[in-house]
Amino acid sequence: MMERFEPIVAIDVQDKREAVQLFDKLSNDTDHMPIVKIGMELFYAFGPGIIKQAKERGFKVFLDLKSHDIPNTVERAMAQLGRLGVSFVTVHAAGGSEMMKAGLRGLEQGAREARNAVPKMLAITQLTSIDENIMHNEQHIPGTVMESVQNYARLADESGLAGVICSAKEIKAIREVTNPDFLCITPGIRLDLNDHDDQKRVVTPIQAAELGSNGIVVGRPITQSNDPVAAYKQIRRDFLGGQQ
Ligand SMILES: O=c1ccn([C@@H]2O[C@H](COP(=O)(O)O)[C@@H](O)[C@H]2O)c(=O)[nH]1
Repeated sequence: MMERFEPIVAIDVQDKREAVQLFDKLSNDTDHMPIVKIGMELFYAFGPGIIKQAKERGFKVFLDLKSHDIPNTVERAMAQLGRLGVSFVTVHAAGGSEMMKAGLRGLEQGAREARNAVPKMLAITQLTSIDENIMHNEQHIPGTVMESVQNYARLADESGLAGVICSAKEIKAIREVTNPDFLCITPGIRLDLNDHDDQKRVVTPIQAAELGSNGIVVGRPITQSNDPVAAYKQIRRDFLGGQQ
């Protein structure tokens, strides 16, 4: 059966107190704990300490730093991340297969040295804030977004990564070219598709489930809601349905 994760809540806030309040609400008031995503905003400000605070409350941590550099640098950076005891890390597939393989080597080495489980490494394909207009006119990549995402997913799979970050709209095309266990983790989730902020390729949690997403990443629809716990519960119900 297809692996499906608890919703991943992007804790994209500037203030440590606000982050910790969200951790507390999401751990105390829910029967099913989400995975929490710590991104550049929180990690650059508060470093590994913020991961510790999440883990102390029992959360699995998705560390989304989207590494993209020369292979040697990414390998050494990933060795550091492997020591943190997180469950997921991210790199940009645009860095190429040599970079992704080096990153994986570093991650495995760091995790082994710290006696941690090896985090799942996921590759960003085309950010969900990119559409064909940006891809053609700014990145100068021809073809469709679907083709570009499919190409990056194939490359990530061939490089040994656990999966990719994509829009749920591209999952069918990705499954045609990747191994059966390859993960498609999908941000760009909105309850109201007319209210999509800077995201370009959006779907609802119900659509993400129907399209075969292994896990949804949701930020503002939860963190900027008047009632983040109620928003989380509805999104979880929509995505996982009867699944426990
Ligand atoms: O292609 C990508 C890759 C990562 N993200 C991240 O997901 C969340 C989405 O936040 P929303 O507030 O729900 O839009 C955010 O942390 C991004 O960094 C993405 O959106 N798209």
